[in-house]
Amino acid sequence: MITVTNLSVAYGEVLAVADVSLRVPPGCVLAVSGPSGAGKSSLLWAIAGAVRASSGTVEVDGLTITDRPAAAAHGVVLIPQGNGLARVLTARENLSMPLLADRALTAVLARRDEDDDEEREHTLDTIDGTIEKALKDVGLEDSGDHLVEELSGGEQQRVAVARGLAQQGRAILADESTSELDSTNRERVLELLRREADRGAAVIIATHDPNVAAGADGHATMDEGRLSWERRL
Ligand SMILES: Nc1ncnc2c1ncn2[C@@H]1O[C@H](COP(=O)(O)OP(=O)(O)OP(=O)(O)O)[C@@H](O)[C@H]1O
Repeated sequence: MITVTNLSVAYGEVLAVADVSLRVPPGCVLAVSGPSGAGKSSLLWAIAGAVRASSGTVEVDGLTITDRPAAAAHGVVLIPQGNGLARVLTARENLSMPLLADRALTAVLARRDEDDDEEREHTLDTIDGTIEKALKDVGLEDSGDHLVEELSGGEQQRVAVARGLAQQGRAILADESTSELDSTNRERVLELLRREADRGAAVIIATHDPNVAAGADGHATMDEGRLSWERRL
């Protein structure tokens, strides 16, 4: 469950998110639309712990979100606008980074220097399998070894979605993740985000696309930081 309570986000004088409250239960998809600069990305970033709230709170399944590392470790996945991929790494390497970071953090928290060889092999095999499946899900199973900068804009967007899927989060925040896709791939990505919800994740999609909003369980719009409901969850 994503619970946002009276959240405001300010950048100096600019109030990007103004006293927003919402709840997204597990299994549900919320679409947030609104004009450019309305505050959609800032809302998602605050839920992901990537920008600090100036007031109000964000909670995801019992954890109050205060910073990005803790949110990421708790399974709050952000698929950022503009993809956020490392261009000089391959698609596969981009998918592996958050999974390896999560594994390393888990080991540190457990105060474990290293797994034994067998356990390490098993974990790495599991990560490899997860990555291959996510690439296949977005139709890029043959592009894993391509540098991101060699891929088209739409392919890069699908790599970013695959990276989000591979993390199997409890909250998925997809920021304009279909904006560069043709209709077939847009449908494919929407189905995958729906599958994440069916698995038990709470999903929020920021979008300019009315078709995406229509397919969500609930639809809110933002304007000058304020949120209003077109269709409640
Ligand atoms: N890092 C920042 N520093 C200063 N102002 C910012 C920053 N990020 C966003 N803003 C401002 O906050 C407001 C909300 O921006 P935000 O990116 O959240 O809107 P948006 O609805 O996602 O827009 P778009 O649809 O164009 O992506 C805008 O006025 C923007 O200029």
